[in-house]
Amino acid sequence: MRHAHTVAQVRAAEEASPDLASGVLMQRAARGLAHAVIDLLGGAYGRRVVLLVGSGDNGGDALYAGAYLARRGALVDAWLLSERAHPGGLAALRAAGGRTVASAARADVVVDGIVGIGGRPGLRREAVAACRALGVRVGADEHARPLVVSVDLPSGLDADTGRVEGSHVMADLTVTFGTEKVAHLVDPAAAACGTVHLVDIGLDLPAAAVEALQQADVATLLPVPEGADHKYTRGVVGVRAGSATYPGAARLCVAGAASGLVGMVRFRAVDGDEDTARRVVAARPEVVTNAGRVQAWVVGSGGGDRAADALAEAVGDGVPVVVDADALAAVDGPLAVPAVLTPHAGELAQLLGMERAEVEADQLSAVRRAADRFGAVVLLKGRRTLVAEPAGRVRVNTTGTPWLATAGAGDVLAGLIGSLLAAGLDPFDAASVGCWLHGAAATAASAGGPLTASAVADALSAAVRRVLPTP
Ligand SMILES: NC(=O)C1=CN([C@@H]2O[C@H](COP(=O)(O)OP(=O)(O)OC[C@H]3O[C@@H](n4cnc5c(N)ncnc54)[C@H](OP(=O)(O)O)[C@@H]3O)[C@@H](O)[C@H]2O)[C@@H](O)CC1
Ligand SMILES: [K+]
Repeated sequence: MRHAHTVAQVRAAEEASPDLASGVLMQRAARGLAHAVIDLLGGAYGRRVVLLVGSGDNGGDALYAGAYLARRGALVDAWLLSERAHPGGLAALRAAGGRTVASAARADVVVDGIVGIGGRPGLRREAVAACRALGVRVGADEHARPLVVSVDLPSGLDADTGRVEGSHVMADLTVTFGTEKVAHLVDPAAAACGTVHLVDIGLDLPAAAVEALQQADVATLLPVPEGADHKYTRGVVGVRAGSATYPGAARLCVAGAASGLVGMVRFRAVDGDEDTARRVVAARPEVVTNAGRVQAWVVGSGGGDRAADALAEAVGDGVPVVVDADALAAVDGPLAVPAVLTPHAGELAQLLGMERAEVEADQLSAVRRAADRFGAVVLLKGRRTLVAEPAGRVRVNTTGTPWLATAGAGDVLAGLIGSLLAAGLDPFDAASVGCWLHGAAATAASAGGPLTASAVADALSAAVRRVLPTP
């Protein structure tokens, strides 16, 4: 599991550490930072390193790391952006042969120690000027020249929210300490961090504010059949998706549900269209279309306003429900059953009565607000899909590829989450495991190239297999 803590949690853990006062925490941080820079550059000797140094301990980390690199033969210049700079770090850099400069033009790597978790969002004028002089990106529209390594987090980001306010550094690599921060996992801030490398400095931390499942976590959570299981004990998922107008949505949602994680899939079109059902069975003969018990429903796209009736019928069965696409418009308050709502930013904006741009700018608070208001697990789709539950836990999904932004991918995801619910996972686990597997399947199927929703569905079983221990 990856964990992200808030600044207040990190500060409390630092205060409680016996190694804070002696400066040992900072030495661990600086050494980890220096090693990450050496790994990135493939060595230290002869490399040109420019440190951008602000007034706090973030700059101190950069200066101590610079001293370490200088001792290994790097040419290290520190550009001090404030009249104050960490005195111990500065002395160490000078003793190691590093210099202070008031301008710089060329670097193999720029180490961004302008500001860390003690900063306010945005960059000051002199920091922007220094970044521009070195070719460091401070927005999305410029081309970086040197590699940029940010200390703890790209300067100018807000550590705790995932929001972006004002200018900020765009990093290739972010080296953080003790634990990740919310900005490392949650978009749009996470998109500015590049690769995130965590250095353990020995902090004792409480439960995380935000977490991200890793393969080992998914392996533990996956429902695996045992000897005495039969198709009914493994769970039956019911799919209400597609219609005479949108038969494709039915096929894709069923394909997501029928990845082999449940014993059976029952299907009915949102509008009850028999022809859609015949086509689904023609494509997947294992799907049944007669009425019967299910352990979870998926009510999804197709059918427009008929989706409201389909949702009411599903809720009437008293089993957990995945509410996707057209069915989301029928949700105006908490449902009578455990539910997973799967909106994209536009749909979440409608659910909350906000603008889409507001949701995209502050994804974490929007998804938390929706989970609280609807008393349900809410999954906000995006590059970094967020899953929130009413009690406050949040997971971020880190699998997937930009090629996954394709029509029908959401239908596959809804079906997959429904199958995990029917197999017995609770809504929070079903939603977060579902989007992890969906992203992993997409990455494998894409192999760096174009992708269709059908290809994602076809790759699901193999994605599940890769997670399971080898028999
Ligand atoms: N404690 C420990 O043991 C460890 C700490 N660690 C490290 O310490 C870092 C936190 O250090 P910190 O608390 O000194 O805050 P930090 O982020 O360096 O700067 C705050 C100062 O910057 C200024 N400033 C504010 N906003 C600004 C802006 N937008 N743009 C520019 N400047 C701005 C403002 O000062 P001002 O200039 O306004 O007087 C403020 O006082 C943390 O991220 C990690 O790297 C690691 O070594 C692990 C062990
Ligand atoms: K920084």
